[in-house]
Amino acid sequence: MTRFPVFDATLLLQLLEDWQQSGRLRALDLALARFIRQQTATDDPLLLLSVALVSEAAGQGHVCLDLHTSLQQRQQLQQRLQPANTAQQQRQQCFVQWLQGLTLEAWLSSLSLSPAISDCRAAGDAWPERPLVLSGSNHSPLLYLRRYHQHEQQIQQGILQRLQQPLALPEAATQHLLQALFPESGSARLPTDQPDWQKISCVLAARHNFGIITGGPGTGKTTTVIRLLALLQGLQLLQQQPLLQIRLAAPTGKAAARLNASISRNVSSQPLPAALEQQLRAAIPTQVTTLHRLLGSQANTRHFRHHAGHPLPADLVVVDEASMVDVEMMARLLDALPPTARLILIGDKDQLASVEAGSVLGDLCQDALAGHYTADTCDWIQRITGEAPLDPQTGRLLLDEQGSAISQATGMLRHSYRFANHPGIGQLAATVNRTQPAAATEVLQLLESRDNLGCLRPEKNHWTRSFPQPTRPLTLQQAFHHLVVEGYRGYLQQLNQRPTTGQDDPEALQHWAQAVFAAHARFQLLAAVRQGDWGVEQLNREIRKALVTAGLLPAGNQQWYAGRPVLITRNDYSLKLMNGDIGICLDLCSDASPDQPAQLWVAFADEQGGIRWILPSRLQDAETVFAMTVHKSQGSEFEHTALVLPDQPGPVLTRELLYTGITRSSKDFTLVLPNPELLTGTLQNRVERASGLQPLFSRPKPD
Ligand SMILES: Nc1ncnc2c1ncn2[C@@H]1O[C@H](COP(=O)(O)OP(=O)(O)OP(=O)(O)O)[C@@H](O)[C@H]1O
Repeated sequence: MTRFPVFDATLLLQLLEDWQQSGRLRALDLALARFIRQQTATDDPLLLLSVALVSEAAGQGHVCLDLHTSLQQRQQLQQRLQPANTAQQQRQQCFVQWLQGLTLEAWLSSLSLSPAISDCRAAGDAWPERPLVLSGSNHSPLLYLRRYHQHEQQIQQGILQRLQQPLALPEAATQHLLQALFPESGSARLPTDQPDWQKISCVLAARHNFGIITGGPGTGKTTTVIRLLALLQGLQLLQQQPLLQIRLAAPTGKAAARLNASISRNVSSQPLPAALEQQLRAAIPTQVTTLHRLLGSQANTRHFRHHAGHPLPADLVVVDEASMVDVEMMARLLDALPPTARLILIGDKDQLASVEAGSVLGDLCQDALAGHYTADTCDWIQRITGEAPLDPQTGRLLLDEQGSAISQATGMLRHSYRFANHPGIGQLAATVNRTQPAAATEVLQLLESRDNLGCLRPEKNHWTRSFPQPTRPLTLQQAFHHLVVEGYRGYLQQLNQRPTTGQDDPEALQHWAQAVFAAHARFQLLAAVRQGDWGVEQLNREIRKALVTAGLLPAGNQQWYAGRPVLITRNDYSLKLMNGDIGICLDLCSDASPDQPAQLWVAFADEQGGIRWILPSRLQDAETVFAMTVHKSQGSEFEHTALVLPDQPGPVLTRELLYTGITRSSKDFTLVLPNPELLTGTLQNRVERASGLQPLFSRPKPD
């Protein structure tokens, strides 16, 4: 008796074709399965299914395929296709039966024998180089495309090597510098009964060659980093050592520009030890670059100028908005760092993960909330800072003798200073982000009761207090039009303030463009999805129409027009534009008469706050961005953010998406809910990305 019904590789490939034709599998995934069959002449359907699934998983942001979870969810595979004909139905039945009999052990033993797979669970490092890699444990095996496994290995080695030993900081000098750098410690500026987490996080990151400072919006991540840099440079000065060569970077141009502005502001106002003040102020860099530029991206290749063979000249690299860094970029960064260089990651662990595969910061910060500090770490923190890392709820030490090495170098900031004047946003973000999913009614109640929060839903609109209020009750569609017209009115009116000197006065043009960008940053509409009535594409068309009707944009169907905001969707090295950069099309013609032809240029704000002008015809990968996906908005901040959820359920509706959308706002936030029923599911769904980093960097879990 055969163990499985007759279900061979040919039948499996036909099934994958069925999936692909019905849009349930990418052509790329099917092609890879076919390629592997051709290369290995295999007849094993299990291998080919695994190849298609691991390739599909990578496309969905997973670093690997978690075989145990896939097997637990086998029903989803079995129901993937609604058969359209008898042949499909037979294949499907055969597949269901075959999958029914599959066990994890059988799957593992089949894969471990495959010539396409290196089984690196076997002892020793000398596994053959094959297209796929089997890793993880027997209970929780993980299947990788080889390059993702290599990225994880590089990350693991790069971090663990930096965490091996705590550095021996000179205690008296450190305490002396900390006193000057953290003048508010123990003062009324901190919430009562809470330790100074900024000070604790600062010293934890200073104590190792790798450190993480995580925290929600406005919790003082930038402030803490500046103090950390001042501490480290101060120690160098006090010990008569050369100053550290420090580089600051962020994943996108937008995030780099924001950090640039915030660092420059902060460095000049940061209290510094009097005796070292001048030297220290000069020793903290304020120039922030993108990771691509830092590593020396090269046009049309995945390679960077800096790598292990030609490392980056730096003693310390700080990466802000690290939640946006995918597994490949993190591996490349670690590869390019000299082995002795420090790396500090800054970011909000609760934000959406990177667009590309991986959720590196989230994986590294799994234990951050509960601290998990060993007794040695707790003692050291208390001795150096005079602060105790206490659980805010219980008031007990966040002590754990099993705490992982990374926990000893991770600090989480817990108090937001940003929302002191706009508490609604902080409260809403915290409610959405709670360990227990918040109830939709609680979230709606907050949205509809705070001055700086708003909610538009069928038959009920609550507007944020500072927003122009409609004069009559509006349907959801009308309310949405009111929202976008009033939201975008400010920057579109700024277009009329163009200097009359036109291109003869580049400085005046630059100031004008900066004013347009400043006005543009006051409002941004975000959407959860791209397709559908409430998806980015349809919303962009609709918003343009509404703005034309309101007389704020020129009528017509032309692709380029003054006021068109565009988002760059692919790195363009020749134009020095990065995926995620935002430009605004401006008419530079100084003569406002209608018969003058427009002189359209697209303005981009650079990382230093200057303006670069690019001709529209040179922009190949740019799309209108009146509405932007939440993913693309990461690293940006707007005074008033409005988030539109779709009217249909879908896997993208997660708590992380809602949290990320809310925390893009600095002042006002409005939620647009065409289907309020979806709020409950959105609050309950979590982003789960398979990766091998989680078990490596968390405390051992009891069996
Ligand atoms: N210890 C503190 N005492 C008083 N104000 C503080 C403190 N730390 C930070 N702030 C203020 O809070 C605001 C936010 O700080 P900061 O920009 O450092 O936070 P962040 O976490 O980097 O913010 P973002 O979410 O934008 O990345 C700033 O105005 C800063 O001056």
